[in-house]
Amino acid sequence: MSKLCIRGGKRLTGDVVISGAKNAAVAILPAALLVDGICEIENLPYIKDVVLLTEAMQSLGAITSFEDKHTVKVDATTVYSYCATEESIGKMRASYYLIGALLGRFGKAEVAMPGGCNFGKRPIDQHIKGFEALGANVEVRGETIYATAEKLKGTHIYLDVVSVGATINIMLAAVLAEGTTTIENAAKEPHIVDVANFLNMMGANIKGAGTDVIRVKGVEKLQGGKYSIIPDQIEAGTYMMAAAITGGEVYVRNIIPEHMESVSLKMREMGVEIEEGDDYIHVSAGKDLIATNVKTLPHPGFPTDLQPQMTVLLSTAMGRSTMLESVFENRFQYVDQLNNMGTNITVYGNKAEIEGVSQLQGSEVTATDLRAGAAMILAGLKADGETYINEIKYIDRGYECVEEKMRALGADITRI
Ligand SMILES: CC(=O)N[C@H]1[C@@H](OP(=O)(O)OP(=O)(O)OC[C@H]2O[C@@H](n3ccc(=O)[nH]c3=O)[C@H](O)[C@@H]2O)O[C@H](CO)[C@@H](O)[C@@H]1O
Ligand SMILES: C=C(OP(=O)(O)O)C(=O)O
Repeated sequence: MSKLCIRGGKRLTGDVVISGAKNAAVAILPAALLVDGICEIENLPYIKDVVLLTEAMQSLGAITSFEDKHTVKVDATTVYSYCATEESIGKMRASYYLIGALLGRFGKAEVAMPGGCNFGKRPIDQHIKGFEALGANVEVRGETIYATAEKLKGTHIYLDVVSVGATINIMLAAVLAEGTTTIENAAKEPHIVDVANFLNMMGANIKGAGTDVIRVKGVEKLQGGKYSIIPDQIEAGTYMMAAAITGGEVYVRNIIPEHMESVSLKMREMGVEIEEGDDYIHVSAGKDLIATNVKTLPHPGFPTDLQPQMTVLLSTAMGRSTMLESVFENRFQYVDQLNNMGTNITVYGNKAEIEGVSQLQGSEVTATDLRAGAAMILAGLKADGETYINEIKYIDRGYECVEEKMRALGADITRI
């Protein structure tokens, strides 16, 4: 079993190039199953979730050929199966997009219940509500979701919770449906817009993505084309915080600075200098960090996927900070591991109170999920001595070449 070994205390400096967005890639790949032609998808992040998903698409009959590790051609004309029930696909969250895509394409889908990071209950009732409103019959038996529809018909859907997955899944099922589908209280994350742009490029008619009302006018068919995925907002935020926690100075490149607005504002409040360019952010942190309060929210609020990393950063700011997790019911499972490294975090339900400490100590910790693993890397970079992180399979789900990128900035980090 591999682990990461970090010898802390190095100040990060230099440039880091951000990969394509995980949460856009894992939706755009299944979306390509709706296309009667070949899609060339560029700026794909080379991460475990993408590898798993392309394997699942191959087993459905799609031909996926990698031009290089960031560019794939997906030929979905050869897809013959609507069953994706393997255990491996059920381990990832984004497997739920296979339901919307296969239902849209064949009027039928059998897909393993989605897994993903464990933050307590992660229901898919809003996805099911959307498919049913479009005319599908959906049943969950054991660990499999079965969806069938004679014909999908456009409709009006109000989401009871703002859900990234349900918004995208309903868009996928609606693009080839008859008539217009309106999704109200839709999620507004940059990856929602990216998936809509991808589908529109292939001939769909989606308006309003990025606002809370999305209208999808069904079209008869989609054709192939070329598309480049947006940069990963969460990977970018992680490196911004890595620079700050080490008192470093880093150019975070190949990003869309507007996507980082909530993160940049909070880091500025903490006394970090943030300068934005067209496609980069320069982070400079030399002074003591200032405590502040953060609440996670759907976009454009502070992203929950940066909550653990921000909690570590706040742990090194003088004074008392709070972190309120308002998206997931249980996303503080990593805190005991961090407290073993010297942080002083107390969790009350979905709120963490963070007393700043002046130093962290290296320790052996275990990643409890993807972003918790990233938070442990940040803690290790700051800590005195050696930190060993176990269960790095979670980190590999969503960070491309994390140790190479960190090493290029001067971190002492190795995979052993
Ligand atoms: C693959 C992917 O893109 N994962 C992201 C996606 O997850 P995911 O799509 O699972 O997250 P959602 O936006 O759907 O979840 C938001 C909240 O709504 C609840 N909910 C969701 C659906 C539903 O049918 N019923 C329901 O109650 C969830 O339990 C959660 O409390 O968005 C999250 C919020 O930005 C991110 O943390 C994940 O990285
Ligand atoms: C929660 C995450 O991923 P997933 O929804 O795929 O588990 C994440 O990317 O932080």
